[in-house]
Amino acid sequence: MQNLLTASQMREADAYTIAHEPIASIDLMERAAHAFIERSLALSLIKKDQSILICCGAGNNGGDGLAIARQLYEEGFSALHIWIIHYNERQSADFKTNLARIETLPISIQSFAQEDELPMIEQSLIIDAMLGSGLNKPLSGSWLKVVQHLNQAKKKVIAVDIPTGMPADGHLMRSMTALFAHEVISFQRPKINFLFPESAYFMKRFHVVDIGLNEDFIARQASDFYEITSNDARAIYKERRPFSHKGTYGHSLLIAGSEDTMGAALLCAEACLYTGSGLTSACIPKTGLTALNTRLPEVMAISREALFHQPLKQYTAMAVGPGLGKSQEISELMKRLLAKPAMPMVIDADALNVLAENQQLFDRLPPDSILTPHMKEFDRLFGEHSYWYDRVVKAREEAQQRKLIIVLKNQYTFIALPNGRILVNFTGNPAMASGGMGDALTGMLVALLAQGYRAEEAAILGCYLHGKSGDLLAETGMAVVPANVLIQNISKVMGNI
Ligand SMILES: NC(=O)C1=CN([C@@H]2O[C@H](COP(=O)(O)OP(=O)(O)OC[C@H]3O[C@@H](n4cnc5c(N)ncnc54)[C@H](O)[C@@H]3O)[C@@H](O)[C@H]2O)[C@@H](O)CC1
Ligand SMILES: Nc1ncnc2c1ncn2[C@@H]1O[C@H](COP(=O)(O)OP(=O)(O)O)[C@@H](O)[C@H]1O
Ligand SMILES: [K+]
Repeated sequence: MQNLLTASQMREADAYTIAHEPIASIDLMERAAHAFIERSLALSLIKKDQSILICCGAGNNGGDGLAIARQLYEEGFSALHIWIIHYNERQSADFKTNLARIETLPISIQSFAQEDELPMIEQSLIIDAMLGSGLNKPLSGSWLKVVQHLNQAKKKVIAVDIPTGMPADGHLMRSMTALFAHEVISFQRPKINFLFPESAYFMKRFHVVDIGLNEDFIARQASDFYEITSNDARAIYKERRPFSHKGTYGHSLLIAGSEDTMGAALLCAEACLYTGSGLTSACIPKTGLTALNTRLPEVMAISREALFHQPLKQYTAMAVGPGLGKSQEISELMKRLLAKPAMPMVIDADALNVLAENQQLFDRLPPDSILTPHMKEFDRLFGEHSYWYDRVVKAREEAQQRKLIIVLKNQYTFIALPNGRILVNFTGNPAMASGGMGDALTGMLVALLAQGYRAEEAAILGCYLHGKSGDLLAETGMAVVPANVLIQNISKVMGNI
């Protein structure tokens, strides 16, 4: 697990590294510039014969820009042009050093003061090194104008560390102006704001490069956000054991589907199967029986009427919600289920809506139950939110107070834990943005609970595997990954973990 830092913590990490390691601040900047170029080349974002405009401020982000320009020149890039935006009086020491280093080279440099008119942009690519994580207020005045001028040029932009004008943490508002970056190469850790959907107003993609800041110091910083890594998933995952049998891996009960949305129950059950539940039973409407038996012969069916006429304790874990629909009958069913719940639970979709309308049921959820709302379901449960940042903070509060695990789904899914931590899942991609994906996730989570993973482990591993399965399929060239295709891939992803 890697903690994510705020901009001010990152500055402290920078200062600590310089104070405690044999590296000077100017050399750290040199390393950052090198890492920026190395990654840009590896991703084919820049080419030697390309005309490149490097826009620099006069702080350390600008210093990075100058170091990048000089190193590109040394690499044989010949069509480089530099703008120095001199709107702020202060120049950082490392900016000054880099300016002195580049002034002797045959690279054209233009400086702009507040009142200077900005020329047309002829270059095909802009490297944005004007303002970085030092931003302390929204852009205004001349800064706003330069960014608008660059945006209007509609050139491809690669931002150094963060797009100029975009705050690294805190509220992201559409009304803020920043230089829109197609790619961002960020240092050491992603900025927290990259993870919220509102970041799409300011940037398309980000990449993170290691610049060798002191990781021990970073690890000691208190953080609200932790990135789930492949190592975390690997550490949690347990291989199937010798002599194990279906009884070893638990019995999942799914309560899902309605006449019109039986597909949700099928996807959930299929994902449960492929994630390794020893036995899977689906409580579905009678109308869905033929579909279930035809498509998933491994899964057992129970009618809604029979559910409470049998001992629920034969099941190890339960998922309720996918495709249930909204009706009085479903509300009643939820109330009965939660009368004396005795097993780990995943609550999704329509079951979340029942909770939203019957908030007293929250108190009956067993501790560590996993709730898997998407944004709209979340707001129905806990109130409207205008900003994702606030929504995530609310998820943390609710998870802590109610001792639940809240899996707030999105491109970066936020897993809020009862201990107040927010874990962020980085796997997954837009090819997965289609109906049924959440049903698949629910099936995966209940399967992991049934196999004896603790709820926190199930949430981490389930989200990781779900996204990873989608990522590997997207990497094969699939522009769209339907849920049922993703599901078929899960067991392979687990096998290769
Ligand atoms: N670990 C790190 O933190 C490292 C940081 N480096 C670079 O340093 C950058 C941060 O540098 P700085 O702290 O010098 O800050 P910036 O270069 O981002 O900003 C410089 C100046 O802009 C001013 N400013 C902030 N918001 C403004 C606004 N809205 N309008 C007008 N002026 C505004 C600030 O007062 C500051 O003087 C990072 O983004 C990164 O590029 C790298 O050199 C290497 C290591
Ligand atoms: N752009 C994306 N990147 C990564 N994951 C995505 C993306 N779009 C959707 N997903 C994942 O797909 C699932 C969608 O869940 P949900 O909206 O409940 O779907 P449904 O109700 O159709 O089953 C979530 O787990 C989400 O993280
Ligand atoms: K920048």
